[in-house]
Amino acid sequence: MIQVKHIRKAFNSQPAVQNVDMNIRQGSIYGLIGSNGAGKTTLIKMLAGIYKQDSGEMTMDGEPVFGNTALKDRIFFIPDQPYFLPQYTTKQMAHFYRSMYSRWNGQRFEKLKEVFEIDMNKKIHTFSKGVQRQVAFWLGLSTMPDFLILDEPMDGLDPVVRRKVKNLLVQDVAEREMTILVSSHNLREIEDFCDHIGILHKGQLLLEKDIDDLKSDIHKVQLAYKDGIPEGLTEQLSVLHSERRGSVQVLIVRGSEDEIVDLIKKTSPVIFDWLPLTLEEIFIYEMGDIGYAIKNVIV
Ligand SMILES: Nc1ncnc2c1ncn2[C@@H]1O[C@H](COP(=O)(O)OP(=O)(O)OP(=O)(O)O)[C@@H](O)[C@H]1O
Repeated sequence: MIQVKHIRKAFNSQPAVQNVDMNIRQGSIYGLIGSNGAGKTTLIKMLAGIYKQDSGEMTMDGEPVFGNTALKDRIFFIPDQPYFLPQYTTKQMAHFYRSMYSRWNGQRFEKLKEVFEIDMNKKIHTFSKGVQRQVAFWLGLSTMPDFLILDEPMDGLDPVVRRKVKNLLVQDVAEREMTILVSSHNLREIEDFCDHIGILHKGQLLLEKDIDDLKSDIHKVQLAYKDGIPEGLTEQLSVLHSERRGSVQVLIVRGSEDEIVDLIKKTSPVIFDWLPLTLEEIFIYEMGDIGYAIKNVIV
């Protein structure tokens, strides 16, 4: 469990992160979304034990993070630009991590070699950015972390590798309840594998949501009637947004799926379709005015 209470960090008296509270359950994948300069890296570096907060509390399984060597053994951090010792090969880095992390798992390292198909005897700096990032995942997952902290992890990875990496991460979460905090400036990039999303804007957490709750409570339907939409229907439904597309009315509606279906079916529409709703749309409609204001943050 990761708990963050009223965290603040400023640089030259300018707050980069302020009043942030977060609760991340064990075995959860938490996506931290924010535009450039929102404070994601600053927050993440505090969680990785690199920066000390100016005020507030930050704990993992009840233990304070900063300066906690025992806890560091259970955390692996992949920054936006992964760091490797100069001139080192993957094999040499593996030796280095084996001496640093008490839970280093040589068998896992060997197994992941088949997944990544990277020559472990080549110097890492000679690899492309995307391959270097894969090396970071390979090494990181071999340390068997309880907490994996990722800053913009999908940058530079092609779609096939992204899928591969996401599968590996989800597998560790399912099998050993690893907790992941992942930052991105792009909601779409990480929405398919996160279970919670937090939106950071100008150093503050605007909202924190459980994705399943969000998806079960907000829906998109398209309807058409012979003689136009029946009077009173939109008042009975909790409509967040309504738009006409030719003869069809598209509604974004809040509420339980069963109740919405019952209500609409009673009005005998000639067209009634349930449309997929992206997380981006949910955030925009759910948050109303704020949603529109921060549209550029979440697309
Ligand atoms: N070492 C530093 N010294 C001074 N200011 C800093 C430092 N690190 C970050 N900042 C400032 O703190 C604010 C938040 O930056 P941060 O890097 O945490 O944002 P971010 O959300 O990770 O952005 P990006 O998506 O561009 O990486 C910015 O205004 C930035 O200029």
